[in-house]
Amino acid sequence: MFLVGLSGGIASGKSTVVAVLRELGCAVIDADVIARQVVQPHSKAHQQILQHFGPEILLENGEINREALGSIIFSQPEKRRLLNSITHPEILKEMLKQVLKYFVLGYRYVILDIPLLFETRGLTRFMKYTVLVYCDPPAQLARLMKRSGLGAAEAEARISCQLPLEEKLRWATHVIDNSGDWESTRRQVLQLHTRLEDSLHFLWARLALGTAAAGLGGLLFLLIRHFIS
Ligand SMILES: CC(C)(COP(=O)(O)OP(=O)(O)OC[C@H]1O[C@@H](n2cnc3c(N)ncnc32)[C@H](O)[C@@H]1O)[C@@H](O)C(=O)NCCC(=O)NCCS
Ligand SMILES: Nc1ncnc2c1ncn2[C@@H]1O[C@H](COP(=O)(O)OP(=O)(O)OP(=O)(O)O)[C@@H](O)[C@H]1O
Repeated sequence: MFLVGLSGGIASGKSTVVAVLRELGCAVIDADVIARQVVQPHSKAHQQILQHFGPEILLENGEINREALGSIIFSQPEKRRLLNSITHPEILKEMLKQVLKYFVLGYRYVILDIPLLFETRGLTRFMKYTVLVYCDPPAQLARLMKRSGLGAAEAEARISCQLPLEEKLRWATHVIDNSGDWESTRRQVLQLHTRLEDSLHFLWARLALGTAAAGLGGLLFLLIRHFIS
């Protein structure tokens, strides 16, 4: 089994790409979804957030007020680091559990959608491939403002909390350019899927070749021993 890391920038189109991959039957683990699960009331992360950010960070029903927490952490780097240090270990643990689940279910590869994959460089070494969902900066800004109802200044501030997409381009093994229309993105995702499936066949072919070579070597060894003795 191998892991594929999928990342991008805020509003660059990761969920859009993941929706197509899921449609094609791929196993995908979404770190943003897990980030929401691990801060549910009574969880360890929820208690720590309450302790460090105060009761004003909660909604009336006891859940985290994500909008309020977002306003704080996207404008204060030290608070962002604090939130990351609370949530990231919990997110990683849950991701690992889900990888094991997919392994047991027999999936040959799992796609991990991790927004901060390239910022957390240590993680990339566990990935056979890394896919960057790229989007040109003006389109990214416009889509973020529209999707999240933010003004230009606030949207730019959120984008600058992450490594620039241009830099992430240097690290990715595969790139999907989502600057254009949905159809163009869909075509690229289909190509990526074909490549992942092909690489699976390649792995099987290598395994079969390796087994055959070992068998032949053994036979040769027995023959030589037979003629020498
Ligand atoms: C700040 C929070 C409450 C905002 O919640 P909200 O529902 O508005 O946004 P959502 O979770 O859908 O995130 C949207 C995008 O914001 C960006 N983002 C989220 N957290 C961070 C962060 N700590 N640093 C930089 N970018 C981030 C990512 O691109 C993400 O895809 C939430 O994002 C959060 O708890 N973040 C900390 C956990 C984290 O790092 N999540 C990212 C996945 S590892
Ligand atoms: N090719 C496209 N053309 C037009 N709009 C798009 C395109 N791709 C995505 N969008 C829109 O841009 C917004 C961001 O896309 P999406 O949610 O897929 O990004 P994301 O990377 O998952 O975002 P985040 O990390 O912030 O959650 C959404 O409102 C989506 O509908």
